Amino acid sequence: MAAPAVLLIGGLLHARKQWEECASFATLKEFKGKTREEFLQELESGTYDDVVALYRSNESTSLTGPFNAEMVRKLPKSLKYICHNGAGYDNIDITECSLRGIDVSSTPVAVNNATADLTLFLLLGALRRIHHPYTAVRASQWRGTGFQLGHDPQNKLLGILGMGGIGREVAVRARAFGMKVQYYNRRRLSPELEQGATYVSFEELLRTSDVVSLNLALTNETAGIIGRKEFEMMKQGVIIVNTARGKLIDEAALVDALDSGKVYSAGLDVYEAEPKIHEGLLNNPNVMLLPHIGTGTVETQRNMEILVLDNLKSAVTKGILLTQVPEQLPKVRL
Ligand SMILES: O=CC(=O)O
Repeated sequence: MAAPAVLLIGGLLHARKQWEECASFATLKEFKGKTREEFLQELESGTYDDVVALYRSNESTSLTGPFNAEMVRKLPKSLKYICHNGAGYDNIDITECSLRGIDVSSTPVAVNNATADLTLFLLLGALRRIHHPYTAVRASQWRGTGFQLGHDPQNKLLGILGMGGIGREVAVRARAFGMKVQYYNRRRLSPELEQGATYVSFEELLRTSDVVSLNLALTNETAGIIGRKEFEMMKQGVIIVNTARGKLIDEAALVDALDSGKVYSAGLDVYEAEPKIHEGLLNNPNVMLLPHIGTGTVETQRNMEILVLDNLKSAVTKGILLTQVPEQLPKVRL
């Protein structure tokens, strides 16, 4: 019997050797095109009709577009596994995959440290309103005009929205900076995982936190979770940090809240319509902006690629994904 085929979509920066080693159990195929049209043509031509598992990533969405319902319906009948590189997988229609009998894995855990590090970087930068002096010194203006003192993290109350792996690592780091930590999550965590963080309602978190950090997944339920109503409930001078997904926040509402002074400053790595950024954020010196680089370290990118390939190998050789997305785990399987 011919070996099953596996498909790589988008490049590999660190684990090319491990990908090539997959030839010991599967025929290797690669999509080398640059557009959704080219990918759809390959699907239609039957090139991938023997593919049982594929590797894709958040980055490769720029080549194929999202794996929305339309795309998932066109995937080969042979396909049983999508091994996705990314902690977030909002560009894959999981419901449609489940209906088609396709299991999907993502890369939790591997992303936690780098994303939490960057969250603290933005949190500290926002507390100091660092953008102004940071850009002034580069423009040979030393501190620039109107330099203002920032704020310390010590004794500030950090509210973490979404206490998964990343949220918990943010808590560890925030505590090291003397912050008190409270969180809201769909479910309360066990005391071992809480590590002293206080579980509060969504509303209490909004009303009482000095800093609100978004560390939750983007789903139909969480899209726009922070909008005008939520900003109104927050403390005057609150700080917002988002390293999760831009669509969790109504960006126009954030701009207005910054302009009115309700929000003192924000540290953002993600945006509603990436790579486009709202003018009101781009032009606001109280906002620290980064271009979605939360997992952008050599070590983390390598670990993510290897985890995807470990999933792919386990799926093809044992029929088991190692880090299947929670929506598809037995309790909630559609
Ligand atoms: O945004 C990064 C990821 O989802 O891994």
